[in-house]
Amino acid sequence: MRLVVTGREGQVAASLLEAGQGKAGMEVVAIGRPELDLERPETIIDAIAAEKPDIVVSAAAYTAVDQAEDEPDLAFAINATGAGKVAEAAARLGAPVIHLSTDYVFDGSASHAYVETDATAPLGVYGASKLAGELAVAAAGPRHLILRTAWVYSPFGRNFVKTMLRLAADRDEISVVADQWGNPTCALDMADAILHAATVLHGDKNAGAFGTYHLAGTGETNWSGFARHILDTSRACGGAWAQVRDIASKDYPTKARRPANSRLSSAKFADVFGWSAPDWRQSTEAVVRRLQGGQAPAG
Ligand SMILES: NC(=O)C1=CN([C@@H]2O[C@H](COP(=O)(O)OP(=O)(O)OC[C@H]3O[C@@H](n4cnc5c(N)ncnc54)[C@H](OP(=O)(O)O)[C@@H]3O)[C@@H](O)[C@H]2O)C=CC1
Ligand SMILES: Cc1cn([C@H]2C[C@H](O)[C@@H](COP(=O)(O)OP(=O)(O)O[C@H]3O[C@@H](C)C(=O)[C@@H](O)[C@H]3O)O2)c(=O)[nH]c1=O
Ligand SMILES: [Mg+2]
Repeated sequence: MRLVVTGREGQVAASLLEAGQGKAGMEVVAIGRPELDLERPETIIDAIAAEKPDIVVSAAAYTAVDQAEDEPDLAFAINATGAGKVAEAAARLGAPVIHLSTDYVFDGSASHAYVETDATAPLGVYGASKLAGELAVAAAGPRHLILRTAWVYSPFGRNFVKTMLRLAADRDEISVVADQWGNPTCALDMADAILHAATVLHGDKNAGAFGTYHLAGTGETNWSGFARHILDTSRACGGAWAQVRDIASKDYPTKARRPANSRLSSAKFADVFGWSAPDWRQSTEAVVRRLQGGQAPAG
């Protein structure tokens, strides 16, 4: 099966390229700028058709949450119009599309872990543009899987794990918000889930499985708890460490508001696809160790 993923160096694309290498019968190809430029919709159909996908994974996106507040037109062009065109390209080629979306489509006011039928109400431009992207993907054809994930980290690209390790290298203390709750998700686990889902969907063996799903790391924490686990693991491997100080969101002003609770229930995906993510702590430890050159934690 030939899987074509958008975005070459993105966390999920890079993870899919790596995961695909070890899988017999699975070929993963990544496409990106300049051939495929989501800002230039006229590039999209040809760039995807040229790669002859059996399945398309739509992972490229505008992901700068604060910057999006200043560039709403660009965020919508990429995350809504561009995503819709990617799905249209897949539909024209008769290939299903697996499109990635975000927990930031929710406002965080619920007291439970969000399920797929909960009402969306994004707090910022990024979340609104991703929600518009979901609608555009769904409008392009029925053979889509929309996977809402959250708090993605990996050895690749930019992410919170790398930021904490970098800050710890030259600070004794890092202040981190403790009043936003969610599910840290390893992009390598997402890649595993996506390859699994692609196999389940291939050849329309399970056409009833198309639709929208939440898919995130197992277990929940807040950003401060996530930071503490990253740095404690780092210290155990002989790497940098800093004290993490709990603060409130109001003491960490940002352009975009973030949801206080964007925990996702991944139960529907587990039921339908028979796959669930490892505990976030376990995957975090693996990524921190890998970023530090693979040392085992000091005993
Ligand atoms: N990161 C996170 O915490 C979360 C991400 N998601 C969603 O998951 C998906 C994957 O995220 P992640 O891998 O972290 O993303 P990254 O930010 O790591 O990568 C985004 C990718 O999109 C590409 N891209 C950006 N603009 C364009 C464009 N105009 N044309 C073509 N490619 C473009 C980038 O290309 P280049 O390398 O050239 O810059 C990059 O490869 C996204 O849809 C995101 O919204 C959902 C929840 C959490
Ligand atoms: C660097 C830093 C961040 N923070 C806060 C800011 C924010 O509330 C939280 C996380 O910071 P980030 O900038 O990594 O978060 P953010 O960019 O909001 O991450 C989001 O990205 C998009 C793409 C998604 O789809 C979401 O699921 C989510 O992962 O931690 C601190 O409190 N202290 C710090 O030193
Ligand atoms: Mg960020």
